[in-house]
Amino acid sequence: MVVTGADIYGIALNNVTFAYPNCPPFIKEGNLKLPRGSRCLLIGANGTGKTTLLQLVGGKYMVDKTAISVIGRPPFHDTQLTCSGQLSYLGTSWRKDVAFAGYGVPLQVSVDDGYGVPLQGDISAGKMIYGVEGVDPERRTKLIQLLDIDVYQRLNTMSDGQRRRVQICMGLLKPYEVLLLDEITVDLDVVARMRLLEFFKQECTERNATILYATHIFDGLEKWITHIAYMENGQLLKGGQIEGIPEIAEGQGSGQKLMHVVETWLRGELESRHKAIEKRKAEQGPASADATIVPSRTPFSMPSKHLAFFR
Ligand SMILES: Nc1ncnc2c1ncn2[C@@H]1O[C@H](COP(=O)(O)OP(=O)(O)OP(=O)(O)O)[C@@H](O)[C@H]1O
Repeated sequence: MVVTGADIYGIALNNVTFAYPNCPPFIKEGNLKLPRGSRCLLIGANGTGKTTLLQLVGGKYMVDKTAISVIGRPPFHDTQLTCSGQLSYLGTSWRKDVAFAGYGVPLQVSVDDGYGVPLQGDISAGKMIYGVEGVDPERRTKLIQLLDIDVYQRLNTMSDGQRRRVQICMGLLKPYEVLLLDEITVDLDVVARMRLLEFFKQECTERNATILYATHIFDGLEKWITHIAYMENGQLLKGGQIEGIPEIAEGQGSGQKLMHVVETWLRGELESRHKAIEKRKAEQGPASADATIVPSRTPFSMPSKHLAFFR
């Protein structure tokens, strides 16, 4: 069959299986098809694999060439996808987001790798943003205004939310075709969040961009999403187009429906997880049985000048 541009999905997962080094397979038989222009909410309990899945789609880890396709191309093998900005990943880790797209950004700036300090170099927001080459000036101005960024302010004087706005701006400068979002709106105030969601919606309807968005905050998303994907323990268990999920579709517009449905799914998972723990307890005995006793260390073992904080 000849595959034409129109047949290519924004994101397609085809039986994706993935294991972290020295661990058993975690992502199992992941299947998902998101047509271009769709906005998919990726949900699931903490630790269920949302970030892992987004990173796989973002090309961070190697999987079989045919397992994941982003606009018809394998994200790990086709590095042009990210270098060109066609695939953009915005998560809590700065290093990947900024270095990722091959942006000409001064990387002597301290960037967060998910474990270190967040972006906070002595450099202005404008220098970072205008340092990115090959950007449409109109798009850049629009984003700076949308995110209300003071381009003269230095990053090391910014609040978390202000720095987050700069990060988001950087990630959106190039007109991506697929955008992966991992909880990026947590630090934003409600107005900034709503404006951003509206911008994303426009990008999908006008440019046919595809968005996969992992979040625990559902506020304002009821009418925003076109698809939903629910993960449980590394597996994509439920989801699809919203119209095909009556319990959500019927309530679209009523505000709380999405939240209620997701809560029901999560509670169901919680119950089965508790049962599994009880089963393991019965088989292996209480967890305390093989606990290693660690000598206690209190905060008060620190130098006395810091003790004042604890009094
Ligand atoms: N580098 C790694 N090596 C081994 N296991 C990992 C690694 N990174 C994550 N994990 C494990 O993979 C599982 C899924 O983590 P992940 O961050 O994808 O979950 P999540 O659904 O995004 O969680 P949350 O909602 O809390 O952000 C967790 O059990 C985590 O401990």
